[in-house]
Amino acid sequence: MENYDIPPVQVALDLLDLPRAIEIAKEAVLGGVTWIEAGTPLIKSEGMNAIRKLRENFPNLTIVADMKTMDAGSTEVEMAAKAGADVILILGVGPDSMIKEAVLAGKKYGVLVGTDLIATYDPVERAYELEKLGVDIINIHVGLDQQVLNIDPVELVKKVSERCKHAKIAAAGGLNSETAVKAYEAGADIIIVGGPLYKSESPEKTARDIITSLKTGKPISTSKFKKFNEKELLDAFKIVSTSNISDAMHRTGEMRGLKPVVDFKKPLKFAGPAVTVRTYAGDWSKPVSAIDVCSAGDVLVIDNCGSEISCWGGLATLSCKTKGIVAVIVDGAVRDVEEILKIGIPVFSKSITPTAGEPKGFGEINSAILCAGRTVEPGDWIIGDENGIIVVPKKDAMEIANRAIDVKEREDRVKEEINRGNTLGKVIRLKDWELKK
Ligand SMILES: O=C([C@H](O)CO)[C@H](O)[C@H](O)COP(=O)(O)O
Repeated sequence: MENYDIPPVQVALDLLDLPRAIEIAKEAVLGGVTWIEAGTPLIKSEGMNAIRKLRENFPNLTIVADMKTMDAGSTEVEMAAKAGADVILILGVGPDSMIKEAVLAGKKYGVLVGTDLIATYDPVERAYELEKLGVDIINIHVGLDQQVLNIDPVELVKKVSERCKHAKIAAAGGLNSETAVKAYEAGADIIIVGGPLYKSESPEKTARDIITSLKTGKPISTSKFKKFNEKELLDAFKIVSTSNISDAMHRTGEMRGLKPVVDFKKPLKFAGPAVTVRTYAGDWSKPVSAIDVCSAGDVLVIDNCGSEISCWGGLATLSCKTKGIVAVIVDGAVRDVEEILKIGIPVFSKSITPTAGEPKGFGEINSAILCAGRTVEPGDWIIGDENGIIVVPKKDAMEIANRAIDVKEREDRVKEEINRGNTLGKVIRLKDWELKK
């Protein structure tokens, strides 16, 4: 293994397909990465062959096997060591008897054993215990399913590096050219980067940026590979399409059966928290009153029981412009299409009719409603574009936004590979990953 004046950067290849992983690793190596990790998904997909092939392709670099071992410590360390790994990562949350066996096997086969602190109850104390059990590396790891909740590892890196004096400290989870240097300053000896490298259109450039940031001590700002917090939801939802969000929500969330009253010559994209209205066939009183309850940036969502009598029209849409409302969704009918198109606020409805109802005043504003097949609570996020409309529950909005961005970033890399002369079926090895039952 090499000597460094900055911590080694380890590319975590969390992909399913070995040829793609090797290609991405080669590009990352051109940018200065020196540790190559067979990520757990790659190991589960390709087995120990992933490690053998990485060793073959990168004979002089450090090969890491992220085994996430929980049991059979000695056997799993032996397997990975014999396949060519220099460093084997196991789970720190596992039993001490497993850790001891893994450490002994590591010494026997001349490899380093690292423990991942993911899901440990008291990570700082467990790190100290693991160090006493003889592990070589402690990995402070915020996993992929934790990062979407906007957790980052830096604070914990600091605490663990103060507590542990012998083991090397690795940091993983959401590190990029902006944050890697913070992890280094907090005490990390090894910087692990997955997504920002394997999702990059240019892993070489991304790796170079990360390494430059470590060398200069200055973060390099990036618009990609970031996680968004509760206050940044609008920015986050504007980056992604409703298709990305649908994938992130496992195909739930879509409103069904609505037709847009929009000018398709202009790009269509809106996102905002819902103000909800429930009323009855053609009764337009509560929908119109709700306009005054809205703040700028809101989306007005109206449950008119799928009525074919209009509860919405041009004057109401114009009032939305005054208030800064970004879209109106009606489970019912609307009218004055020409005016709506001229005003330019997207309106979606089940049907269009010239016939309006009466302002009777039945219903409620800002209660839970059912609209186009989806329950909508006040404050839920409504996102719309040319593909349709998605409802994201308020309580899950940050997680879904971050997951949708991950979907988009993965697609960006696939797009890059197609643009290099490939096809989708080949890039994602479609035949292998069809459902087999
Ligand atoms: O170890 C990882 C995860 O458990 C999947 O195997 C990741 O490599 C690690 O979280 C780093 O990922 P990024 O946040 O994408 O850099």
